Amino acid sequence: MRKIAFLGPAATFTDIAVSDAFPDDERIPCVTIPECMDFVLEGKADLAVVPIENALEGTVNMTIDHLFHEADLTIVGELTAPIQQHLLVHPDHAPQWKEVGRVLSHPHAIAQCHKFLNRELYGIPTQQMTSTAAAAKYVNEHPEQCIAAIANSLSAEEYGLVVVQTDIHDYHFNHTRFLVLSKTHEELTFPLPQTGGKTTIVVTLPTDRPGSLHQVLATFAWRNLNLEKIESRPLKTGLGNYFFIIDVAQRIDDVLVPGAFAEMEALGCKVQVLGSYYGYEVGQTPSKI
Ligand SMILES: O=C(O)C(=O)C[C@]1(C(=O)O)C=C[C@@H](O)C=C1
Repeated sequence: MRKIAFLGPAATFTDIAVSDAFPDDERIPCVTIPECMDFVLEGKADLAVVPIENALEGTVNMTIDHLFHEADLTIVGELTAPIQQHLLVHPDHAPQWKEVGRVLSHPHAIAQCHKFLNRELYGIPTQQMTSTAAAAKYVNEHPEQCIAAIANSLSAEEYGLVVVQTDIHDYHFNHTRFLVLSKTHEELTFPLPQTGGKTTIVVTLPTDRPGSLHQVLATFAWRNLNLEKIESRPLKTGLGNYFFIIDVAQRIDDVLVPGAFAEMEALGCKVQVLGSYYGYEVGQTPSKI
C-alpha cells in the first residue's frame, strides 16, 4: 500500500481525485501544497497529488514555484476532475444564509465564485483558508458564528453542513488538473479514462537575447510538436527574470522531443524535464448533494 500526500483535511477536491485514482492506498492529509511535496522528499509519503491548474482561475502558482525552486520531484501522472462549488452553512443558519457575515474558502475556490459572491452576498468579506474542506470544517466547529464555506458536497456530508446554494462557480466548464509527483520516475497507469500523454519541461532562456523565446517555440513548431500550455514564472533572481514552463502534448519519443531539447540547449537555453506522463479523468460520477 502506498502513502499518498494530498491537501487536506478529508473531502477536499484533491482528496476526491486521490480517492478515485488510488482507492486502495493510504491517504495522508497535509495542511499546505508545499507540505505535500516535502512529505515525499522526506520519505513520509510515496506520492503527492497537488492542484496545478483550474479552468477558471488558471495556474496554482504555489505548485509550480515549489516544484521549480524547492522540490526535486518528477511528474508521473495527471488527474483532471470536474469542480462543483456550493455554498455551505451550519444547519442552524440555513434559513438566514443571506445574512452570513463571512465566506470562507481556498483562494482558488473564492476566485471561481466571484460573480456569485458579488450578486448574492455583495460586500460580505471573504476569508482565505488552506482548503475548501478546511473552510467547511471551520464552519462546523463554530456553530455560534453565522458564516459560510465554499466547498463541495462531500465536505457538506463530512462536516455536517447544509448546501444552501448549488453550483455557484461562475462558469459551467470548471475543471482542475492535479499532478502526481514522485521521487522516482516510475510510470503510473490507472484504470480510468485517459486524456493522453504529455511532457512538461522548464526552459530558462539565455540572458536578454532578442528573439530567444521565438527560437524556442520554433524548435517545437517545425517538428509539428503541439504545445498545450506555456507560462512564465519569476526566477526570483531579479526583476524581469523568468523561466517558462511548457506542456508538450505528447510523451518523450526517440527523436522529435529529444531533438527539440538538444536544439534549445544549442541555443543556450537550460532545459529541465519535469516529467513525461499520462493524464486521466477522475470524479466522473457527479457527487451527490
Ligand atoms: O481546497 C481544495 O479542495 C483543493 O483541493 C484545492 C483546490 C485548488 O488549489 O485549486 C483544488 C481544486 C479547486 O480548484 C479548488 C481548490
